Amino acid sequence: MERNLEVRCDSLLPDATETSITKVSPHISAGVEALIDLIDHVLKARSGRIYNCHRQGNGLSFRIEYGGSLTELCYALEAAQVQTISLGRQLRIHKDLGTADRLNQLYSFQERIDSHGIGHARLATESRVSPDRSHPFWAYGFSDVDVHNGQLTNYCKLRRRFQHLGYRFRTDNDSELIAIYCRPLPAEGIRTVLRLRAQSI
Ligand SMILES: NC(=O)CC[C@H](N)C(=O)O
Repeated sequence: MERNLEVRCDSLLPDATETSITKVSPHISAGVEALIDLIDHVLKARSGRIYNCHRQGNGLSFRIEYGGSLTELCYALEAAQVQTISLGRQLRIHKDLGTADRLNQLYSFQERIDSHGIGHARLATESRVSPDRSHPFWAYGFSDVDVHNGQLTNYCKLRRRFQHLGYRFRTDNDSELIAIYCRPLPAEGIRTVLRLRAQSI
């Protein structure tokens, strides 16, 4: 099954803020190659493969063939210090820091031929400003993502409860909890979110 995979790996791909993406330094090329090899290795071990790949801002964007568990693939990448930004058939997520103009330069959004695009600028309340703490959030392997305005005041309590149930959190941002919370109850959709809202007040 064909899927899109967007990843970041800060140890192999340094932030493009300092180095113009037009003049690719040998360091960045080596990082790109190493990251492609790593993902190729992880996929092949699970009967998957890479169709194509290109640099997208501070990350890499892949078209892959993979029919296994999405959660399992994300965990395997995480173990190799690779952060999965999105993995799916239609949705692509990009997370980064900067103004709309700078991100457009980095990711060439204007050149995209997609049906819809949504941008979100975060005003941080709960955790520090970094690409991985940007919205939207999603739980590995689940098909919906969440964007949230507000503050979950009982975040720590709910987070501990979910961790006891075996769920893994990737950040310390309260909004990630919504993605994890909705995950086991996809059919309930909005009702689940309303219940969460009621509990947070
Ligand atoms: N501005 C907001 O609504 C913040 C949302 C969320 N608490 C965050 O810190 O990302």
